[in-house]
Amino acid sequence: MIKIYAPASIGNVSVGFDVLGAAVSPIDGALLGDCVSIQSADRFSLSNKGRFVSKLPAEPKDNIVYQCWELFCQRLGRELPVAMVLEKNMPIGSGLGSSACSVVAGLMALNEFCDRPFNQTELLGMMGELEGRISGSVHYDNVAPCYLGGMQLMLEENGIISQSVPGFDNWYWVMAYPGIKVSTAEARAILPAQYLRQDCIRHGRYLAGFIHACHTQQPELAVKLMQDVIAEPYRTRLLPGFAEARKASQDIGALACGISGSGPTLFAVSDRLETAQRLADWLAKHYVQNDEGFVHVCRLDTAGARKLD
Ligand SMILES: Nc1ncnc2c1ncn2[C@@H]1O[C@H](COP(=O)(O)OP(=O)(O)OP(=O)(O)O)[C@@H](O)[C@H]1O
Ligand SMILES: N[C@@H](CCO)C(=O)O
Repeated sequence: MIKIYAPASIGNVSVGFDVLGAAVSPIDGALLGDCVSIQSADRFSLSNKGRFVSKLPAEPKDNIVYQCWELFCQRLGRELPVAMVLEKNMPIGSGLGSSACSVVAGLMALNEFCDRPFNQTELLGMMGELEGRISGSVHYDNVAPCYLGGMQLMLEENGIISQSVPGFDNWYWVMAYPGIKVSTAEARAILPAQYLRQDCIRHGRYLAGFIHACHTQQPELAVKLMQDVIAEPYRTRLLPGFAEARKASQDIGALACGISGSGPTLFAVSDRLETAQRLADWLAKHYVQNDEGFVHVCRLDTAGARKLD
């Protein structure tokens, strides 16, 4: 049997709408992500378990892991008789790249099971296609970091989908999921169709500057540039308590704070464990709304999706 774990990810990282993403893992060793196991069988089956199993679509064929199997078989040119099990540990509509976790774990499990008939780029292309079915348009900023690890910049040119960007090794990423759902498709639909020229210029400066700051390892510059003029100003109204939590995070000493993906998860960055812990405590008390919510102090997950023993 092969079992694949695929980690949570932060789409956009504030500054790179649809083109920048980061994989994260809790520092306490908890597995914040989905797992898919696969073994040979007489015929195809998919079963589901895990904390958020009840939130999966009622129709089995609507489960994105079923669609992973279907697409993989289509591309392979034959039907694979395998038994797959999805461990749905990630809340759906959380901003933590929940569907990406399932897609990445599902496709990687299939590819490993078949001794890797598809290379990394081909597999990532399939991951983007499936993610696009869910949110309405192809964007790789969750699947790429989830699959490849670290911080990933989408290039989509010259046969390259994504390349990694160096992060800051001493940064903690505090992830606070309030326990409510925000649909990615809806959070995309409320964005303007057109932007002012001044916002386009600021967006270009922030993203280019942030990538430059990462490559030249200038953390103070990087945090100043982690600003979102594309989505956050419009999405804040979908996120109860976000503005207050952002302000409190800044007061506590966060270097940066933003919406993870399309929300409602909030991320806050600190280079000190003690501050990260204080941020986590405040967010657990004030941003989390119910028993399904949680807060984790994380680091960048540089390994990405991987086999578990
Ligand atoms: N295995 C799966 N995991 C997650 N969502 C799934 C899965 N299979 C099907 N879906 C459907 O995909 C949609 C996912 O919604 P959405 O993109 O808003 O969530 P998400 O992937 O958690 O978002 P985000 O990327 O912000 O974390 C839901 O309609 C859900 O029912
Ligand atoms: N870039 C996507 C990420 C969704 O998780 C968005 O913000 O809509």
